[in-house]
Amino acid sequence: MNVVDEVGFVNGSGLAAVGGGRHGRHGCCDRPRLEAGTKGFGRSMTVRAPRLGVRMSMGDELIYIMVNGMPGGMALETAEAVARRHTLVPVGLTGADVGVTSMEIEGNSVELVRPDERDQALKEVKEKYPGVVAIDFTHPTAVNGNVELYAKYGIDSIIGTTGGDEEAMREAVMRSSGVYSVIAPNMGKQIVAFQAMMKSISTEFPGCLSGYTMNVVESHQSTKADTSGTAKAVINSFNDMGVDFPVDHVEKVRTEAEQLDRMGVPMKYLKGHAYHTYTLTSPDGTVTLEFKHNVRGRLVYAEGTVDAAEFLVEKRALGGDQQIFNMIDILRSGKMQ
Ligand SMILES: NC(=O)C1=CN([C@@H]2O[C@H](COP(=O)(O)OP(=O)(O)OC[C@H]3O[C@@H](n4cnc5c(N)ncnc54)[C@H](OP(=O)(O)O)[C@@H]3O)[C@@H](O)[C@H]2O)C=CC1
Ligand SMILES: O=C(O)C1=N[C@H](C(=O)O)C[C@H](O)C1
Repeated sequence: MNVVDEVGFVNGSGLAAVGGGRHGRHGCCDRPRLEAGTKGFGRSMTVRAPRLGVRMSMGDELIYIMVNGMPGGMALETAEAVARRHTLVPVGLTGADVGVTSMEIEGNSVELVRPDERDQALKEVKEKYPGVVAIDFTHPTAVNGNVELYAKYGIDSIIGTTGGDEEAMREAVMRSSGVYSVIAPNMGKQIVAFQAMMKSISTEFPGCLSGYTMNVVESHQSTKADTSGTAKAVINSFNDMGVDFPVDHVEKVRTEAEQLDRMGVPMKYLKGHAYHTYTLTSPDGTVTLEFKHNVRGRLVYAEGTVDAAEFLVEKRALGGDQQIFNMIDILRSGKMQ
């Protein structure tokens, strides 16, 4: 269902991307242009005011969701999931060097806003889309600044971007009372369950792997800037079980040849995969434990992210004191599909 069309936002604005393409590491083409008579968001695009009370809601009703980080892989996949399930806000934050000005998502046009205009754009999004939830799949260098602005304008957020300063994000959210956020390195239900399992073992049996050595190998698309945030979270649990493993000992596989030949990643998923193997060995070498979680593509994270947005809207409506959640909270709530 094209929910944006149904409400009339995009059609109402008359926004239509024409031509264009990507440049830089996203591939190169002409910049898209807006059709004559349309105006850009954050400058003077006309976006019809939402019908208050119609879309902002809990349960089965639709939520306004802004997706930031397009044309990156995670933001694109998530925007598609949002368009299938809720109302995609026709504006999203992008990087400074991105060569497109808008994206078509399931028939909806989304205007991309660069960092120098993000402050004004977020202010306007908050005014025009009450109850909006922002989803962030951007870059480790961008996410903390974005979180500061979400908090400044009272925008609730789902932060999937890894590699930022999580403590600073938490502080930014906590400074604004009444602002809620989910911050988590992994939104995939089954991977979150694995994380929860490891955390729970570490709590119930602290020191159970005392003296064991560990080897961690993770493979992601070559553009990934940081070490897997999921691996870092799982390693914390192993360390609580008595393993002494510094996060900077994680082996990162980022070259496609090695991903194909050594890791067994199918060609189709070289641009989007997350393979993790943790191997633990007893002090005398007689016992080996191996844990593996391999994800191809990004659908599982995108759907989990939308589950998180629904969870957050419910929490906000209840108005509780807890402002920051992780995906284990959402898994526990039963809200993950
Ligand atoms: N929590 C989870 O479940 C998951 C988290 N992730 C995390 O999400 C993040 C994004 O992943 P992925 O999509 O693969 O990465 P990509 O590099 O494909 O996409 C990131 C996008 O963000 C853009 N960007 C850069 N700076 C800004 C900015 N200031 N504001 C808005 N956008 C910006 C980039 O533009 P440009 O290319 O020009 O730099 C790019 O288009 C990573 O941190 C990754 O680890 C990924 C998968 C699952
Ligand atoms: O960049 C990715 O792709 C992923 N990032 C997250 C992480 O760093 O843990 C989640 C998953 O590994 C995919």
